[in-house]
Amino acid sequence: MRGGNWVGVVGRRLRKKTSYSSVHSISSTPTEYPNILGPNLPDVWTPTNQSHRPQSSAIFSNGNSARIIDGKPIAKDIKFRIAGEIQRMKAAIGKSPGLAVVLVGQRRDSKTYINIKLRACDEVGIATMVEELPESCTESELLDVVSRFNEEPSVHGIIVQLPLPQHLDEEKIMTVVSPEKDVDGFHPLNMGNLALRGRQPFFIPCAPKGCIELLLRFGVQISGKRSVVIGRSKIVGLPTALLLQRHHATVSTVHSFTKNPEQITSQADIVVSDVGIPNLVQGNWLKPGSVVIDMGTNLVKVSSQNLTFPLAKAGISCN
Ligand SMILES: NC(=O)C1=CN([C@@H]2O[C@H](COP(=O)(O)OP(=O)(O)OC[C@H]3O[C@@H](n4cnc5c(N)ncnc54)[C@H](OP(=O)(O)O)[C@@H]3O)[C@@H](O)[C@H]2O)C=CC1
Ligand SMILES: Nc1nc(=O)c2c([nH]1)NC[C@@H]1CN(c3ccc(C(=O)N[C@@H](CCC(=O)O)C(=O)O)cc3)C=[N+]21
Repeated sequence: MRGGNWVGVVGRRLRKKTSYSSVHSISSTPTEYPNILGPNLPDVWTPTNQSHRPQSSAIFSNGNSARIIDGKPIAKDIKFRIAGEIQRMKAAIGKSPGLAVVLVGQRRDSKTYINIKLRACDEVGIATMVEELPESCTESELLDVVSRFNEEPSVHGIIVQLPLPQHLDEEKIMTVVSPEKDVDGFHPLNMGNLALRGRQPFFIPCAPKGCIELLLRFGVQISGKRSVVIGRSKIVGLPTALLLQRHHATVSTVHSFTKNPEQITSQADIVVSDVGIPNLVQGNWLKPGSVVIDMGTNLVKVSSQNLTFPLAKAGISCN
């Protein structure tokens, strides 16, 4: 079982068992949804139709309740829309997008993440290629591969899988990926443009973009709300905070040097946990009615019937 990407609206005690609609269909009119956040990032957002928000409820052992958004139907809908756009592109100009992934070394987790991306590309019709380099490769060998993909017209997006081995300068390599092909959004030009009002990055890091998309589709008002992002990495924490700010939230960032994080999070309307520590955020860190998104995943060992097996567990405990 895998956890993470958990979203909930934390409520007070459950009065009686309540059922929430979980109706969602990929055949519903796509134009009813806000645009998938891209370069056309809206500065002002209009709530979507309530009936399209897939929800279920959870009751915790202490009697607290939360409404839970299942992101999977939303992901399905987004893939459905992208597949349709790619089909139209093929029909109109005879071309389809291509993604190149560069993997240095043999990390099992990196291979798993890459396989998830390749499978998603297959599903929607994006061509993929993977360039594998040995752990011992030199910086100039890696830069050559990236430069070749920068020049290759059939490659429209480049991912250099992180983390890289220690002897390679990650920041330098990020700046060599062409900003127009930087689908991770890690190039300083893209990250900088995300941070600057009125500017538009070519790409926004995907997990933060997905987080905002979930909030928008769930009808959560962001503008003017107090939000706390736990974590500040370039992959998730920092771009999430920047995106929330672009949507006019008042944003605080909690990191490993933050004192009294529970006090800060307990004032927030929206809490996004971008840290891979299980159960870091406890129920008493959250104000009733707050919206919580957990993007963290981590492998933990769980004993059950004398078996121990790895489980990806979310970083938020509501007990
Ligand atoms: N759902 C998705 O699509 C994605 C999920 N993830 C997941 O998100 C999690 C974080 O990943 P990533 O950002 O790459 O990890 P990093 O290790 O790069 O960053 C972790 C962040 O958490 C902060 N942090 C660490 N300990 C604490 C603490 N006790 N209290 C508050 N803040 C703390 C760190 O602070 P400091 O800066 O001070 O060190 C840092 O900013 C992981 O579980 C990862 O698997 C990542 C990418 C995509
Ligand atoms: N260049 C680069 N870009 C990255 O975006 C990048 C990276 N390097 N290195 C590693 C981190 C980590 N990361 C995660 C992605 C998904 C989940 C995740 O939780 N995915 C869900 C959904 C999986 C699915 O869609 O099937 C799950 O596993 O349940 C976690 C972590 C990305 N990273």
